[in-house]
Amino acid sequence: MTELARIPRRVPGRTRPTSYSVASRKSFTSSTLSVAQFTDPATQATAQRISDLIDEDIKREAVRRQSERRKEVKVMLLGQAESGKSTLQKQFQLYHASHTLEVERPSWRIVVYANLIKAVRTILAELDYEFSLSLDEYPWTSEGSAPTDVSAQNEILELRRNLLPLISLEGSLLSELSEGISFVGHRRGTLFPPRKGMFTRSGTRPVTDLRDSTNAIVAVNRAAQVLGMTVHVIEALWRHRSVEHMLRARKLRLDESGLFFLSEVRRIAQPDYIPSTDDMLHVRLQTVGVIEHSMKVNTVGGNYIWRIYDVGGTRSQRPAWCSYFDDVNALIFLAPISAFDQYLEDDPLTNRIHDSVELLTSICANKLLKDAQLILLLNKVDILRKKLESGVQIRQYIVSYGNRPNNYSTAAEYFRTHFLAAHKKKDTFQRRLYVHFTTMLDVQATQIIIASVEDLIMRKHIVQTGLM
Ligand SMILES: Nc1nc2c(ncn2[C@@H]2O[C@H](COP(=O)(O)OP(=O)(O)OP(=O)(O)O)[C@@H](O)[C@H]2O)c(=O)[nH]1
Ligand SMILES: [Mg+2]
Repeated sequence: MTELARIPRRVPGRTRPTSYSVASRKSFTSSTLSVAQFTDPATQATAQRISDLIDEDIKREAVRRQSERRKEVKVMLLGQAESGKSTLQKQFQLYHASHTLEVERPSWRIVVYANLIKAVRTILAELDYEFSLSLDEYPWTSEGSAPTDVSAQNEILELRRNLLPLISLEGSLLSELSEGISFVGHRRGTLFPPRKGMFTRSGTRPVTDLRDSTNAIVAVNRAAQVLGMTVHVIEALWRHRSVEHMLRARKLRLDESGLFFLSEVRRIAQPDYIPSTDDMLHVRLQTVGVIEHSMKVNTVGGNYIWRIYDVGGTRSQRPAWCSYFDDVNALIFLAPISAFDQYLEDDPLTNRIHDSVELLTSICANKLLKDAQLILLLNKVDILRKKLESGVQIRQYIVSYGNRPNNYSTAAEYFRTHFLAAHKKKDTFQRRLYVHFTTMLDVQATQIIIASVEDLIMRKHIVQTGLM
């Protein structure tokens, strides 16, 4: 079975009540139990009573459903893979249900360890490639000669030998994260397939499922132990002149999460390590499927249940999104504008900005979503700033950028205009598109944006439901 085939068409527990639906009532009265078809007055009276009871039930059900809808807000987080949807979901959780994040904290260790080991493995693989280049092939730079001499190679060989016990644990951590089934190796992320209990109303957190798994506990404890023994080796690798050269001169880029965890390895390797909020926001765990997270939101007009849908963003998963488009109040679309020099993992010819624009326009044109509010978050602003400061030229990747200055303010305005223009062209429902620049790892700034976005969504929701 393919991954997509396993994605439920609808969220269990979210289907409309069917016992006395209008559709079933119609068929009931017209064919089975039309009161007029009984000639005996006593039977007719009984049939009339039953029919009246059904009518009352239908009315009650409609009122119940309407008041439920008044108190429910459905929000979808959309965007390409690695745009920051799950990170935003955690920020929502932090804002409204920080106690649940507290409970989850220890469970995130497994992902932190897996991300860290993957970063180490990636560095070693890149060094392999580096050392395999002949002198003619080596990209000589103004930085001077490459430290790929025999002594550097021998030092790396020794570090690698010492790191093997740690690297060999990656498989068992990943297997626990994917429940040992259908794990698909992925270059950039840890793959997380849908599992039982993910689609719950209570907003069950996937990693917390692992709390009671003996195998997961064993794998995490083993990783913690080996990490404690190898932390100095990781640091030596990270500081090694060949690695330093590779990152600087060849501008090799590791995952953002990998870089962060490598720089924090000493803290992470402590025996009593518990992930900090920052760590939980930095982890990379690829979502597969659609995950519903529910939280109570106390806002203008009382208490509401917010149902936030976090989706997997790879191309192959996008067709599954539309099963969830019914009754959506708002869409929060994330576009990582730092990705102007990157291409899709599952389509290496498509620039990631181009993909984001196309995806947004197809969502704007979707009739099922015509009543949904649209919010666009131009995300990963921190990385965009760093890239521009280090001299990466936008026009090399996006020709239409032309000769504009390669600085942050010009680039940010260019991307904003670009997305707004695409929306204006395709949104036949003439909705307003609300735009914010975000760095999803910045808690304080993101919480301010969440408050403003919520206010916007709630105001429209109250107006809409007031008219119902
Ligand atoms: N530096 C930086 N990193 C970010 C930002 N937003 C998200 N990230 C990181 O980017 C990586 C991917 O973020 P996710 O939230 O997992 O992305 P996603 O959209 O859920 O991806 P899929 O589940 O594959 O669709 C994670 O390691 C995040 O910590 C940001 O604004 N700045
Ligand atoms: Mg995700």
